[in-house]
Amino acid sequence: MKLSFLFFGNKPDEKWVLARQMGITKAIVKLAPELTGELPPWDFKSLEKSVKTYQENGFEVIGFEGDQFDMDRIKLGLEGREQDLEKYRQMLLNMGKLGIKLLCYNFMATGWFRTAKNVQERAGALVSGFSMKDAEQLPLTKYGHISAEKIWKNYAYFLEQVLPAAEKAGVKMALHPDDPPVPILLGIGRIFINAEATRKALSLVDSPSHGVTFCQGTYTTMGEDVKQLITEFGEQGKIFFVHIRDVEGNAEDFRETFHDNGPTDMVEMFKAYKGINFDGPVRSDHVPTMAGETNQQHGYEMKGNLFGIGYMKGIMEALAIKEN
Ligand SMILES: O=C(O)C(=O)C[C@H](O)[C@H](O)CO
Repeated sequence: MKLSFLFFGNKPDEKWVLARQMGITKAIVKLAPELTGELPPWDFKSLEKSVKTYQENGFEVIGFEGDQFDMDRIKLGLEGREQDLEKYRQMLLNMGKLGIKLLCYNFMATGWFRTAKNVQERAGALVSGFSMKDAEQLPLTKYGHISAEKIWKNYAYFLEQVLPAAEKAGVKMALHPDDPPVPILLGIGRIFINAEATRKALSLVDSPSHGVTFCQGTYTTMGEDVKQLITEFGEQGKIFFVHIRDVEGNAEDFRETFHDNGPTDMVEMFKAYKGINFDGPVRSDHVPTMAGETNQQHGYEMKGNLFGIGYMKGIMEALAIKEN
């Protein structure tokens, strides 16, 4: 397994130092313009500059995660999507040129979404939560109602348009499921809400560049048999990236937990990754905000990561899972 860390933007800060101090050298990055103040990575120079900054600070950029520029027109099938798809293909080719082989993407029009950001976990640590009842009280987005059928069509078109470029660039595109996995949110259909939908996505195109981000927490929220899915997708060689976190509850009503304080038997999950000889990147996903932290970037404060990553490293060592 490759232990990695998700960085937002391209400016070195304390998180970069702490990641290195934990022994992490593989960076997954989000380089959207609102984070960097620069052009998105469809611009080669801008990407090259960011990669160099990471190198100078001891990191190899091995992947991207999240929307690197506004993806609404692509996801919602709006006027202008052809220009955006062209930029997306350019971004893939740039990644290939710089040896960045992983792209964790999602097809959530409303992004990963929570109705609460300060739910109490152990000893007052703060986690995020979701309640469908609360979400139903919220206004629609400016796009109004859009059906899940329409999103499926847009997704199929997206794959057809970008996968050839991903193959050419040698980039693995790893689909992140919808978090929360509910069929509709703020009036817009959500499609990757259970394992069946992931199977359908995988069946749309047969390509070595088409696979999944196995976001354990989201599959747990779905109520799926997570261990069985690791084996099923893993044996097909379709797990390109793994996210580790845990949740209490179900898709309509849940809250996050510390890595060691949820219903999942993490040791069993790591045994399953070992069983499929998973040697790709893994990262600690959302973590609780701990004492002394601001909760400004909920899920991504640092003390919870120090705990979560240490916890993951301990399991890996106990199971003799090699870091590569
Ligand atoms: O919602 C989840 O489970 C995620 O891991 C989503 C990530 O937080 C998102 O990609 C970060 O930009």
